[in-house]
Parts: sequence; structure tokens; C-alpha cells
Amino acid sequence: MRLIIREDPDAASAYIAKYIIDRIKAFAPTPEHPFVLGLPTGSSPVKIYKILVEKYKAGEISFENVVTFNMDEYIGIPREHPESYHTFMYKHFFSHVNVHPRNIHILNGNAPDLEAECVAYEASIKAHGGIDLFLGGIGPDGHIAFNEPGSSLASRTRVKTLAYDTILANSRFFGNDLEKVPKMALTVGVQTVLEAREVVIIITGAHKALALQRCIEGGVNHMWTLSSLQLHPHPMIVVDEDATLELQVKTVKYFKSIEKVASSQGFEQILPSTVRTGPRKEPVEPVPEAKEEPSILSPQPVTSTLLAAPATEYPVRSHTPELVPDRMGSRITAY
Ligand SMILES: N[C@@H]1[C@@H](O)[C@H](O)[C@@H](COP(=O)(O)O)O[C@@H]1O
Repeated sequence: MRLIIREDPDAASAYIAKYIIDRIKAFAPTPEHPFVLGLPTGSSPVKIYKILVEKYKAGEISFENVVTFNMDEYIGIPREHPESYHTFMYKHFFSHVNVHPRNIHILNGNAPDLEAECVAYEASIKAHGGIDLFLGGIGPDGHIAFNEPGSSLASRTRVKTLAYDTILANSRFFGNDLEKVPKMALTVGVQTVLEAREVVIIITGAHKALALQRCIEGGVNHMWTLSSLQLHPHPMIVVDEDATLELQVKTVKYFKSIEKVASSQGFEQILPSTVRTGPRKEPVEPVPEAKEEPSILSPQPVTSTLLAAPATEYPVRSHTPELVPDRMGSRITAY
């Protein structure tokens, strides 16, 4: 586990934006070998998207060969709704960068068969070779995506009923009217996140300090689903000072000191020359061409993921390192 502590949300966001850009560049994605990026919504990543857009416009990064999978989407509101996660993603990111519409994947909370939508989503992730880097935020109760307290740590993409705390927290986007907040959502599972080769989480604000403490200093616990990251080989949590308020002083000092020592020793987080030396987990299977539906959100149509492989063909995937070689190849990290 790496914990990166920065002064404020802006500095934490800048750190992550730079990290993502460095990772994509080091990967050198091509159409045949795209970088697969998992993405969140929420207020926490907004600044990250802003920086990524700025860097794209400055010519410092291209998303041409980046495939995206979003974490979650509400059920029961139209995707053109101002608070749908489709709207959020186009507003903050997709409409401003060169991600190809066919490379954008967002769960369809209005799919006629929600179970099939979830199965197809997992199949589509698999067909793209898995997620290289999953960016995420958390709720104040420590949930990741919409994996609410009590979610199975083995969960996969599915329909989820939202916890009251989440409905309350998200009501700020719905005029503080609890009745208007959708009560259900589609979400990737904890296991879906854990299968990404890297997971990067942004946590800012004192209201998330308890969740951070439980997830870092407590044990793995399904009541704080972010704590499952302790089982991941390459997790990184980037926080602001406020989010550390519930941590022990020695925990904060420890993580600060190892970052300092590592950089003073000249360790890079990643050695670009070693990236992509590993084999792909499996050949990229062609994903059935999705129908492009007109969207009022953007001139770029949204791609439906409903057309992927049928449920019966979906194999349960193991993620033990022995069975799934790391496509990134060997890495040297200082932590
Ligand atoms: N499903 C999303 C989560 O993915 C997100 O992490 C959380 C926190 O949002 P915010 O960053 O606004 O606190 O909101 C929702 O619950």
C-alpha cells in the first residue's frame, strides 16, 4: 500500500493527474494494445479531469489509444439527466479530449435487462485485456464505486441498492431532496476493481478521515470496502492533509518518510523501459461493434456495452499473479 499525502485537494489531484499521464506515456498505447483506464465520478476527481483536459489541450497527452470503463451509473434516471454519470463524464472529460467514442464504456442504468448489462460489462473489460489502472474515489462510509458497506469483497458488476448514507451524501446533487436521489445503481464489484493492475484512489476532506483510517489502519473488512485494497499488489491512495485527521501520527510519519527516502534514493515510481515487457494476459478478443446512439450530451455518441458476450459465455476469472501474468512487466517501486 502506498499512501501519498499532499497539502490540499489541488496538490493531491495534480499528483494523480501527473501519475496517470506518466503511466499512459510509459505504456505507449497503440490501437492494438490500448491503455485501459477505469474512471470514477463524484466531486473528488473533478480537478483531476480538469488537469488531464488541460494537459491534453497543451499537447502533453493523447487519449487516442485509451479505452475507458466507468465505475458505476444510477438506475432509473435518463442518461441525459444532469446528474447521470454519463452526463458527468462528458461534461468533465470525454467532450474535451480525444477518447474515441467506441472506447468509452459506461454502464447503462436503463438497460432492459440489468443483469445482462452487468455480465456484458465484465465480459467487455475482459475482452479488452483487463483494466490497467483503476482510478477511484470513496464515499464517507468507505465505499468504492457503489460497493456499499457489507458488499461482498468478491463482488462483480451488479445491481446495488444504495445505502441511506450514500443517498444522503448524494442528495446535494439533487437539490437536497432525498426523494429525487436514485435508490439503486449499477456498479463494478470490489473484485472488478481489485483485478485492475493498479488502483489509484483520491480521498480528500475531513469528512472522509474516518474511512481512510479504517481502510489503512484497520483490517480488511466488508463494512469498509476500500479496505479490500490491502489485498491488491499495487494500490495507491492519494490524500490531502485533512483526510489524515483520524490516522495515528506514526502512520502519517511513516508514509511521509518512506516517500521522502525513496525519492532521495533516486527511485522512480515506474521504470518506463520495463513497462509493457510482460505478456498480455490473453489476446484481445474483438468486442462486438456497439450501436451508436445519439446523445444530446456531446457530439460524440455514447457507446452501449449491452451488446457484448451473452451471460452463459462469461467465465469467472482468477486474478492470482501466477495465473494472470502482469502485462505491465516487471516494475521497480521504492515502496
Ligand atoms: N459512486 C460514487 C463513488 O464512486 C464516489 O467515490 C463517491 C464519492 O463522491 P465525492 O467525491 O463527491 O465525495 O460518490 C459516489 O458514491
